[in-house]
Amino acid sequence: MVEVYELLTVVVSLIVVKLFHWIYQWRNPTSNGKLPPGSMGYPIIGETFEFMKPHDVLQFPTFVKERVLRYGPVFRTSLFGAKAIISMDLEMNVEIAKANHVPGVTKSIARLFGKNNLFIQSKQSHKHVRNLTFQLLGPQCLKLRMVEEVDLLARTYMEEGARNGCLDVKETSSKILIECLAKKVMGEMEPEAAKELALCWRYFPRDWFQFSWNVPGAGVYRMMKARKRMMKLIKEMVLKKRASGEEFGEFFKIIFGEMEGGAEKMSLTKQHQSPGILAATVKLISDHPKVVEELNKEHEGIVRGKTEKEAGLTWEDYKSMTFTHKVINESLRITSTAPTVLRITDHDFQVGDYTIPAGWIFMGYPNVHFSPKKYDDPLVFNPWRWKREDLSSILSKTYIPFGAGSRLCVGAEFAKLQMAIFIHHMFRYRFIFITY
Ligand code: HEM
Repeated sequence: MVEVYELLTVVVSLIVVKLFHWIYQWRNPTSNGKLPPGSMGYPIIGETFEFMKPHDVLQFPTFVKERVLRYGPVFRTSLFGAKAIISMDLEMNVEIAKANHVPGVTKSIARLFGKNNLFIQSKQSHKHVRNLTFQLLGPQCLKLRMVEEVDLLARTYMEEGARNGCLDVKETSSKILIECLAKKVMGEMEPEAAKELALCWRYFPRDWFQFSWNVPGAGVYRMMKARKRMMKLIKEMVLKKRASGEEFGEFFKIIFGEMEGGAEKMSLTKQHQSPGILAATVKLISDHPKVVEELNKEHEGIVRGKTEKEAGLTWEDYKSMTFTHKVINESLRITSTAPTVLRITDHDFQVGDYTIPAGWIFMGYPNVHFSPKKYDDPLVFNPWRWKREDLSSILSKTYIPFGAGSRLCVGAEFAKLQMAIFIHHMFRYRFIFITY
């Protein structure tokens, strides 16, 4: 009996020692060089709950601001079970963006977009799929086809909203995005199927970081269900179209055929930022009467310039929206309060004094957007600060809302086009903005 008791004591002591050792290692991670300062928080959950505390969308999270004051512009932490480096340092962000290839998504997000997703896979296939995607979203295609399609969708939804007396900006933007892209791939769709696809889209992540727990009630569980439903819908549409000999969209072959992998590999709709940014832009506009006045002038001018009152927008109209482009640039600058460079470092990476170990998530915030040295009164929404020559750029030394390097957003031009056309149609009506 005494022996059993002694054995039990030894086993429990060993477990306790192992546990303490593990906690010690968790709190004091090592690297082949010097790690940035910071705290890893509690085991597994790290500092996730502090990170997730609500904050003003037009400001960096309080969590980040507090730690920058405590540790400086680069610090380490642990979020959603992953070890992470947070950086407010533009040079470091750009260096990592250029040198590191693997996108910084937690397991849940990687799983959500499918393990075969070509945006997450090898460097070679990623490059290939990026080139193909540019055929769909690059300026040439926007000019030839997308202006007309986005214009028609925005016009239709805006008219519907006007008839109902209200319009949900985020939802409408999601619908336009998904319908437009899905149509390019699938060809004409039944309105019900299009509606259902847009509904599934609502469950997709607003943030890149989530816990990977796929249990009922968790966000990931709802996303996985929506993804399954979406894939089922797409597969059903493919089968139906094949059976009836109906035309697919012009990009069906590119997305499905070339990759010989079927629906699992479709990944164009990885990004989910534009609806939120469009809603924030509408709010910023409506809070600034002088901006409203200037936009009114610009869009009235475009409508007045048309010989036929209901004629659609053209690429030339879009390009002529100088002030609208300034508003969009300024809105993207001021709403960039989430990381825009997200990577998992694929090798130990030396930047300045620090070594970022392989496998850590790197989150680069665009602090430069709020630097008084680069922008006068950076917290003020001032579209007039943009010069005509800045307007077509989606990346510069002081402007990185769409990221940088090998993962620079492929939908940037499309997102800007969608925002401009939405704003144009909004100004055909009188409106008030209500937040709820
Ligand atoms: C205002 C709206 C948008 C913003 C602010 C935005 C921003 C970003 C950012 C910050 C990245 C990551 C870049 C990096 O880590 O260096 C990204 C990547 C990406 N975005 Fe966007 N995005 C927007 C709209 C869109 C749209 C509408 C689409 C698709 C139609 C899209 C498709 C993508 C894709 C596929 C990637 C991954 C590119 C790759 O891994 O090579 N984005 N976006």
